[in-house]
Amino acid sequence: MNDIVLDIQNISKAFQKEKVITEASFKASRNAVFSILGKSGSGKTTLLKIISGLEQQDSGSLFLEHEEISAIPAHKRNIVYLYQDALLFPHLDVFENIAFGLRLRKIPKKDIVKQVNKMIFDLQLEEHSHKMPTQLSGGQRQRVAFGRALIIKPKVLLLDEPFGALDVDTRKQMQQLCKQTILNYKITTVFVTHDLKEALLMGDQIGKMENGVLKTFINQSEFLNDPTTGAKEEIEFWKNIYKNEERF
Ligand SMILES: Nc1ncnc2c1ncn2[C@@H]1O[C@H](COP(=O)(O)OP(=O)(O)OP(=O)(O)O)[C@@H](O)[C@H]1O
Repeated sequence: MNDIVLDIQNISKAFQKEKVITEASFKASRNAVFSILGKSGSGKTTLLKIISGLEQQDSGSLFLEHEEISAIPAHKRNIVYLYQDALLFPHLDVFENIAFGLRLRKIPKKDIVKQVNKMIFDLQLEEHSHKMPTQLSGGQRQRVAFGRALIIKPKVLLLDEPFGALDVDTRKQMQQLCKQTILNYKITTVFVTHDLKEALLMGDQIGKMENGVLKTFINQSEFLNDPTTGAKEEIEFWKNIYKNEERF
């Protein structure tokens, strides 16, 4: 049976007169990644902000483990929202940035050291654990932000185009590492991207957002075979590009 952690029902939102989201609904299963694919301006970020509590919907309901959370403030939802330029604490090194949430929760020091070192190992940051944020590359900073979010084991992790600023190779490495770490730590995740391949690679479940309307699919094959997604054409396009590359 599908164990639903996050149940989004008929969420609508307008800014002044601009309707940004129209009756969006989806269900995210436990320990799975739900990808939302959509062009720039389609309303993806607004939807994540509503789920995290940074924005309020005009209508519709949000259930987290069957509890309606619309009236619960962002910091009490146990949902972490991570965006592309996730900020690290500039005065703390990598270890302390990742440890921060555990220190706030007054976890015993010995356990903090153990858990943070494991996270640093899992995210391949061992060589960098005593560096300050300004001494890190974009991909390394993104991994620290990711570790800081995961270590407190949120009920839901919201990832908003987290790899958007990275070069192609780093992006590929991060996709794999991120997917593997989410699986290992068993975190229910909503992943937003404008990149079709990334949405398919990261997502166990998938939805497509267009002009504020979210269409969801039972599985990847339903998504791929639906003529309205344009997925088949885009995959054919990439296949042809790769075929042409092989000729050179
Ligand atoms: N606080 C706000 N006030 C007014 N309009 C807003 C506000 N936030 C977002 N919008 C508008 O809502 C629409 C959707 O924006 P949103 O950031 O949700 O899109 P997106 O799909 O995440 O795009 P991108 O991938 O470019 O970030 C845009 O037209 C944007 O201008």
